[in-house]
Amino acid sequence: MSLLKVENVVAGYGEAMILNGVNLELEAGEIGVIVGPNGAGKSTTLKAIFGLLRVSSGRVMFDGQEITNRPTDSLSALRMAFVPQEHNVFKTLSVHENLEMGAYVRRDDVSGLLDRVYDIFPPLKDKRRQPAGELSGGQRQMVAVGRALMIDPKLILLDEPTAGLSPRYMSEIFDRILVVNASGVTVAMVEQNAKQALGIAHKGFVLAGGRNRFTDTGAALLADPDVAKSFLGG
Ligand SMILES: Nc1ncnc2c1ncn2[C@@H]1O[C@H](COP(=O)(O)OP(=O)(O)OP(=O)(O)O)[C@@H](O)[C@H]1O
Repeated sequence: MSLLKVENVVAGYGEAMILNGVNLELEAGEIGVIVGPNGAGKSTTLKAIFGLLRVSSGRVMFDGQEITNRPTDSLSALRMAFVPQEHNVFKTLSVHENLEMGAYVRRDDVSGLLDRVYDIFPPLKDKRRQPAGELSGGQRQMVAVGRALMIDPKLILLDEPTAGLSPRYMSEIFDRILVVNASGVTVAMVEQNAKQALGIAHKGFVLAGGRNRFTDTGAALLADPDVAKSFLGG
């Protein structure tokens, strides 16, 4: 049984439909990457899954139940986490306080989860007393992902985690995402850095015009000349 299944989702802002029948499917333990041109509906797809946008038809299944148009806080309780592209840390709070805030839906002891986050992102341990706003862009992204891990998610949705980062930090974030995945978290990620992202993807979804254009393994999409020509810069 798949962990996440998006079936023919149609959704948009007001009257304007942006998604015109999007399909995604991920098994537990996989990394799925959504790529495509600007305005294809990649971020909108994550928002539709996470209840931030009304789905007008189609459905979203997660971990054996239908979650279409469920409120976001109920999805956290089902262990789905979302890291938006921007404004994803509290800049004036320390790294440690940011991580503690991430656990707001949990009432039990979160020290094990904190240890796991510091193991995955060692630079955060050194900087845990520092305000998140003073960190580099790459380290701020680590805080944002770390904060999402504090609900112990089965699935984490990442919206362009490497946006605006230097190549060095980009590679580091992709490496860390592999470690997050290896710790048992399924990942669904939108990326502009399509080649690198498909390079770590079990499954890739190329969207254009709010529809799936190509769906395959990351490796197969990278090797497909039609995908390369139209969507990966040749
Ligand atoms: N809050 C909003 N209100 C109205 N339209 C929006 C809103 N957010 C996005 N859109 C529109 O929805 C379309 C798809 O946006 P989306 O952010 O999903 O694209 P994307 O594939 O993630 O591309 P990008 O890389 O440019 O973010 C765009 O035409 C965008 O202008």
